[in-house]
Amino acid sequence: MTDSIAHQQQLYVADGLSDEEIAQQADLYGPLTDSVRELIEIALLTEVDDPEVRAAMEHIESAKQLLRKQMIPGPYGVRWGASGQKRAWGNAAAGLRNAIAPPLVIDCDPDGRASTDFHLGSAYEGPAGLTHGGVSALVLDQVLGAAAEAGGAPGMTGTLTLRYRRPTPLGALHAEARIDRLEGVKTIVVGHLAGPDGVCVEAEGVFILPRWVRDRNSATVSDPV
Ligand SMILES: CCCCC/C=C\C/C=C\C/C=C\C/C=C\CCCC(=O)SCCNC(=O)CCNC(=O)[C@H](O)C(C)(C)COP(=O)(O)OP(=O)(O)OC[C@H]1O[C@@H](n2cnc3c(N)ncnc32)[C@H](O)[C@@H]1OP(=O)(O)O
Repeated sequence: MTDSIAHQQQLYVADGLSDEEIAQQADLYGPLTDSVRELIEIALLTEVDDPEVRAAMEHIESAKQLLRKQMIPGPYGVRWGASGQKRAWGNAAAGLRNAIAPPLVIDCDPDGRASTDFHLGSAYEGPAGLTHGGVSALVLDQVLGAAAEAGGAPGMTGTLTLRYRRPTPLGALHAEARIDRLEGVKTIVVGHLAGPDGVCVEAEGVFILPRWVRDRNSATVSDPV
């Protein structure tokens, strides 16, 4: 096994937290993340002058010092609590603790569907006033991956194919995906990202459970008890 695979495995952790403990953490760190997300937008758009900018930077520096006192070594990884509740709180698209994430709150259906209504502010701009194409890819990767997982056929993204049909505005958006078919170890998922005027980006993704997970799963099934 390579070091890289061993490192990935260590970041999938069953930490046994109760649902109550998870809710407490979400109540504590969720608003912190929201506040930092707001700060990103304000820092991008503010037009205050030198003294206010310097004063604000001092406040931010104090906040950084407070928060830095106790930290996980990072990255956050993916964790499961005692009831099986999954926390991918560091996820760049949907992580509850990641201020870079829009964040996406994705509704999943066990028949292999996923959808989300979300909002992209000024921090996600690419072309003037429009969503950055890489951000659209981020969103679609996540929503297509969630559909694969919801349908019981999860995987890492092997290939993601996008067609940008019309410019994607900033603001209120919708994305959805469904499993199209299974081909051996590959899950093929299709979906799109839409704005108020209709579909902006179409996507097809091939999701593959990595070989190390497949090997582990088949070993578990065939191991003598
Ligand atoms: C407690 C443990 C839990 C473990 C969970 C593990 C994984 C996570 C699983 C699910 C995640 C759930 C939700 C995800 C949510 C959001 C989505 C975000 C997704 C991402 O942000 S993810 C980051 C970007 N992603 C990568 O960083 C991938 C890097 N890459 C690799 O990790 C490998 O490359 C991999 C795994 C892709 C394949 O590796 P492998 O060794 O399993 O592949 P192998 O050779 O066995 O091929 C088997 C069959 O796939 C075909 N095939 C191979 N590669 C292909 C490709 N690229 N495209 C199309 N088809 C491909 C072959 O042609 C063959 O096809 P055929 O069977 O028809 O011959």
